[in-house]
Amino acid sequence: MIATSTSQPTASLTAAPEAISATPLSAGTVEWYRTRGERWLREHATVTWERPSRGLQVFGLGTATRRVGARGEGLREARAAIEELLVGLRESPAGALAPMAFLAASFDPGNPLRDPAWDAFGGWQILLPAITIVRRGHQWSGVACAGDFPAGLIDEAAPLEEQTWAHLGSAIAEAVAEIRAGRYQKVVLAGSRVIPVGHTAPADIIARLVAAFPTTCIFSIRVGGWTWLGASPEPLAEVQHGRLSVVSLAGSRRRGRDSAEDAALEAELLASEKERWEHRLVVEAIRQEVGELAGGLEIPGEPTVMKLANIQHLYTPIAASLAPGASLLDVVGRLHPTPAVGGWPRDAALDAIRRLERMDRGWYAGPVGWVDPSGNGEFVVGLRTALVGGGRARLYAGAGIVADSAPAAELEEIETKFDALRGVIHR
Ligand SMILES: C=C(O[C@H]1C=CC=C(C(=O)O)[C@@H]1O)C(=O)O
Repeated sequence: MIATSTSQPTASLTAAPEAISATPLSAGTVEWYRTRGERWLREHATVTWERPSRGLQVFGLGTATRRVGARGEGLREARAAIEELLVGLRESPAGALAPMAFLAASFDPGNPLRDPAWDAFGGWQILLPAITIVRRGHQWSGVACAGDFPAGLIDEAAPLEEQTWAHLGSAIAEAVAEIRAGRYQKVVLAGSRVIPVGHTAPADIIARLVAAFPTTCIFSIRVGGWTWLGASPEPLAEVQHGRLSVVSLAGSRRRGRDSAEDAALEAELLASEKERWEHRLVVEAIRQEVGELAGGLEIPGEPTVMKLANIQHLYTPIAASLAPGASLLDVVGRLHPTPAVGGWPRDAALDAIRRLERMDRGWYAGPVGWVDPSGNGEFVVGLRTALVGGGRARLYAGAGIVADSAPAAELEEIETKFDALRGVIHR
């Protein structure tokens, strides 16, 4: 059961930031960090961000600035704080690594339920590492940031409680009835499970996620003795030199036990009207929200299939040119939560999640990513994640519910999604 938090919520900090200087690291210093090795870097990092299929690894060490938002705050407040931070962050000299400011925020700051397990993380955080080491292919570079920006107070989180999800099947059935009665069209309902992690360190879980899910974005954020980590298959928005990429990912089948069964499941996924509808709602929401911030939207007419080790999803990549004056954070602010994690229409779906799910998602399904002072950056949806601490991990996963959903099949799909983390923790 969810307990009410007894510890003081961490307050948003309001002091004006000082300018932060970013200094490229010398080749010798970068080499020193490189030779520590991946395991050491993951173990010592406060934040990691890895895209194995792009040959990208980012290790943020130490903290130049960390701002923590109160529970009950979310992306809106985090945006204001990161924009303020970026103003004070001078751009790096041409060719040098730009400092990357990381941001993660809760899924739904309006949900009155408060799970104490998320207290240490707050409603949102912004993190500028003291030292950032980046590998792109064979090239390593680094940047150091020093500033005088007050750090947030971080409470220790409460131990992870078992959460009951026995009600999830009936919640799904209720959602189906509400959808059939015309109250909304889609809602994503999620559950969580706590499993022991034994002596497996977060750095080892990250390494296993990198090996098992190389096409995803593997990230981690450490707060005290707690690590939130995951392997998200779902990019939320990315901007590189004014070019915007967004993805619709919704509609799922497990992977087959052999190639014939896998192909049959893929064909079933592509042919399913129910899965296509679940997916189309996400594409249409993106068209609507992003259309005002970007021009020349390129949206393929048909979804393809993204295959991960344990599951396959309907997938539509969308590209556009960011309108002058619009930013990545504008796009993230408009898109979150997409119907892939919330539902449609958005407000009715959020209301249904609060009523039926009866869980504090914390940062699960929230936006997580980074921006640099020139406006480049990327955000993913905080999916296939776990909160790890005190020898246990709480895993989160959900499924899109539409009029034709069968509760048993949706519960099975959620179990398959838990397998992403469960599989690498208990191998
Ligand atoms: C909500 C989750 O997945 C979303 C992303 C892909 C497919 C989904 C689905 O088919 O329901 C979900 O929309 C989760 O992983 O917890």
